[in-house]
Amino acid sequence: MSRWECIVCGLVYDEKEGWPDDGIAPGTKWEDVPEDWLCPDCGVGKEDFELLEESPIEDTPHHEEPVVDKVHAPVVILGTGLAGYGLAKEFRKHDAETPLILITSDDGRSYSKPMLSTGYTKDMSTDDLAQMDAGSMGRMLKASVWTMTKVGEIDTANQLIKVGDNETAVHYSKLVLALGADVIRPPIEGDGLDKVYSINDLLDFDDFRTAMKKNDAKKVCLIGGGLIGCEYTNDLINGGFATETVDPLGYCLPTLLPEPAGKAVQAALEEKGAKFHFGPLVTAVNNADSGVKVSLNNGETIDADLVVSAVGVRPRVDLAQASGINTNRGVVTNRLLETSAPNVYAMGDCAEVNGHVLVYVAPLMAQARALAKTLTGEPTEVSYPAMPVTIKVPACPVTVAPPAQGAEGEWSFEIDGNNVKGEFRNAAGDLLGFALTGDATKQKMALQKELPPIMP
Ligand SMILES: Cc1cc2nc3c(=O)[nH]c(=O)nc-3n(C[C@H](O)[C@H](O)[C@H](O)COP(=O)(O)OP(=O)(O)OC[C@H]3O[C@@H](n4cnc5c(N)ncnc54)[C@H](O)[C@@H]3O)c2cc1C
Repeated sequence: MSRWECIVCGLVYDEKEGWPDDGIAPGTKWEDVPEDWLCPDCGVGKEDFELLEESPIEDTPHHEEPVVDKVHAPVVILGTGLAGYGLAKEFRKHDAETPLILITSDDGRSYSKPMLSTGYTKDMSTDDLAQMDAGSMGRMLKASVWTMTKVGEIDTANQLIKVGDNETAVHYSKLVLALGADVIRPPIEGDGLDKVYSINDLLDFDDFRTAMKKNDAKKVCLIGGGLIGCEYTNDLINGGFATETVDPLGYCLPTLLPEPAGKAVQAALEEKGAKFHFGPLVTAVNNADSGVKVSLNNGETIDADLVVSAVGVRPRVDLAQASGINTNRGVVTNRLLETSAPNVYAMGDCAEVNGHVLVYVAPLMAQARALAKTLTGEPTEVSYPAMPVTIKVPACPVTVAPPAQGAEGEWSFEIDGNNVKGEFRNAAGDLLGFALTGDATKQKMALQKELPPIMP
């Protein structure tokens, strides 16, 4: 099976999927697609499609010749997540020519990270989730994408980075750190730690899915009942697995939701069969005759086949720190996304922008649009409107716009079963945040209009 790409708009025809909307059945070979078929997106004919080689996923580093001419040095983006690729797409809208290099320590496939926690619900494999490989992304972006390549050092004075073995040096005119966030690993003991998975990227997802099959897993213990933990709990239940979720706080999504809303999510998931242990910490994971035994600090144990750890993420700041760039909770930037080093910028999950660390998609897209302009000669500060977060718990949909830290006000609630409308208002009656579950999520648009921007 091969894939063909429209050279005008980038739409991909995949023989495996066909184009059922136009009556072309899955499995239809390209040569059997009617000659008068037109690109559904831009209307060009078959002759404007090119064979897209399915370049194999690279498992060895590949480097190109170092660029040594600093005057004509490329723009370099570190990271090919939604932030790195998102910025590259925006950049190309303003500048089609400047050489662009993207460097990533993974295989460079483009994918939507939020979809990782919907894999069972939507019956999607790793390959289904991967939208394009690094080669196709490079062609689309007119960029060079270096995969499986770790950047070890940034020499900010000479504007160069050292990659891989630290012997390849690349000059940059502008450098963007879009390095994402690392999962936090809770301190857990035991001989079963190789059965504890964190699913924070496509490769993690693939490892986890492989382990689920290999272990013929029926039951998963989740550490963490926050956004990621609850999404995976619901997804595993939808996949037909049993779950037990442990969180030291008192209810679902405790750091994002006020109690009545969190309890509604908990009740809805319990109705679907999820089990929760609120209060204790996981202290050990040990191998058992079959699967693992998970020990809690209240003396209880949980039997499971595998464990998913979902206790949160921390911006990746190591590279910036080691290179003398200011870091705090994230890589510190101003609203132009400039770091403390000249011509070095940061965005996405790794960045702390004007004091805000927001590890969500909407902020990074706002950053990508602003930074693309800045990099192409129109300095543009990033602004954040109100950006409610939708949490993918189909058992009880959730939309939340948490009030800013330290905001003064009070929550009030309308509760009807698992449908909760929570509003956080100040003494003057201004809406500063909201939490909606179940049917109440339909009121998101109306409430969002009332919210103040996060960063005007
Ligand atoms: C399961 C899950 C569900 C989510 N759901 C939602 C949701 O519903 N809504 C929402 O808004 N957000 C959601 N998020 C958060 C959202 O997905 C992230 O905010 C976003 O994807 C971060 O993108 P990023 O590009 O900053 O980081 P990443 O996607 O992590 O990309 C980081 C890149 O940097 C590279 N890299 C790291 N270190 C190096 C190095 N030293 N050298 C070279 N390259 C390096 C990595 O290989 C990678 O390419 C979810 C996250 C998860 C895990």
